[in-house]
Amino acid sequence: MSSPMYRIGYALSSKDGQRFMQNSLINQAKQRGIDLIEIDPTKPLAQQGPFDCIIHKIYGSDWNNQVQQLSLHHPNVVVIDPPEAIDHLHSRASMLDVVTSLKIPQGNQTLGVPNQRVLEESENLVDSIDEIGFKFPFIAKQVSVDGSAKSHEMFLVFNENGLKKLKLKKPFVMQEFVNHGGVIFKVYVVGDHVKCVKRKSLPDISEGTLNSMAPEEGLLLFKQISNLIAKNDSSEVEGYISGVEKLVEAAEMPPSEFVTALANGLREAMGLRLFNFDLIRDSRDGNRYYVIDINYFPGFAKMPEYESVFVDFFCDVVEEKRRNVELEAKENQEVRGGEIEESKKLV
Ligand SMILES: Nc1ncnc2c1ncn2[C@@H]1O[C@H](COP(=O)(O)OP(=O)(O)OP(=O)(O)O)[C@@H](O)[C@H]1O
Ligand SMILES: O=P(O)(O)O[C@H]1[C@H](O)[C@H](O)[C@H](OP(=O)(O)O)[C@@H](OP(=O)(O)O)[C@@H]1O
Ligand SMILES: [Mg+2]
Ligand SMILES: [Mg+2]
Repeated sequence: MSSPMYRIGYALSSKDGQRFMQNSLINQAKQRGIDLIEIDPTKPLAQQGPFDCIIHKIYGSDWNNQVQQLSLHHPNVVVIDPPEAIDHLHSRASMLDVVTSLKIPQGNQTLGVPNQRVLEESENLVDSIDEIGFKFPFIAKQVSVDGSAKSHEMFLVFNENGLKKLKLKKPFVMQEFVNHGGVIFKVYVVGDHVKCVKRKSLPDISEGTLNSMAPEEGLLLFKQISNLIAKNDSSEVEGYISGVEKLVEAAEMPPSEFVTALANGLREAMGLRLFNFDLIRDSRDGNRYYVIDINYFPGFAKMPEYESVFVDFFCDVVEEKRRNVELEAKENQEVRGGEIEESKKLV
């Protein structure tokens, strides 16, 4: 007799669904008794299912409400992850707060986040730059993380001329640029599984570069450097980060105990099981690390062996659920047993 098929629903945008729901994943899951079932986020969630568990990455309060209603009426459906926990990552103003409050066992490594300030708009920034006390260069990132290409567009501001050219009307984060050797460490977290990979990043910016920069070069628009595909990204940015590949290849990975402790700390503190974070190493101090970005449900399909990682994760989730249901039944039985004993005494 074949083992029970567990039903795991997934609600993803068409872009994310095409990238993540590959046949390799669907087939490997089926072999382990897991049925991956597409949820249509445009239709009432309550009318779809039943599910043992759902995974999801849909932006917006309507979807969040539907998931919260599902949890209320079907507490046995495991929701990965609770919308209210995911929402913390939808604002760069608060995204990194969790890092500063982490207590992780550190060897020689120290951990921080870059100095940053949230600003409503970029008007008259030149006058207040001294008061803000930031030193150039810095990166201007829009506060809202909403899955749009626009939310990944950001500006490297090299000098006051660049600041004058910065025209941002919506709230943005001004984050100090930390020289980090042109490499970021992207750490994928899937439940208890942690996988660190190296990716291209912005090259270091020396004082000499800053001082010799022509005024018209004060501002650089870029996006998703770590995902840069040379053939279809701006030649200016490609030109700016050319040669970084060698740095990526040569870069030493951070200590795996440190990365794992940091990943576990973030998973517990955020109450999230599907995310990645960008870790950079200070060029001036090889033991000083910064978390600069945390993404909910990122491009997991790029992670090596993502199929087996996710199938193991799904099996862990349904096994955990099975154990909880068993435990609850046992507890209910004991309560009923106790009540029967009590009623006998009354006879
Ligand atoms: N404070 C910083 N110091 C140095 N480099 C930075 C800093 N912040 C961002 N960067 C560079 O800019 C890139 C994009 O920044 P960030 O990761 O915040 O943007 P994102 O659009 O959220 O990226 P992702 O595709 O990872 O979601 C980083 O990968 C890194 O190369
Ligand atoms: O919903 P968004 O656009 O935020 O999701 C992005 C995510 O922010 C990261 O940019 C992912 O890249 P990695 O961190 O390198 O995995 C993107 O993955 P992709 O493979 O789809 O480009 C997410 O879309
Ligand atoms: Mg990033
Ligand atoms: Mg991001």
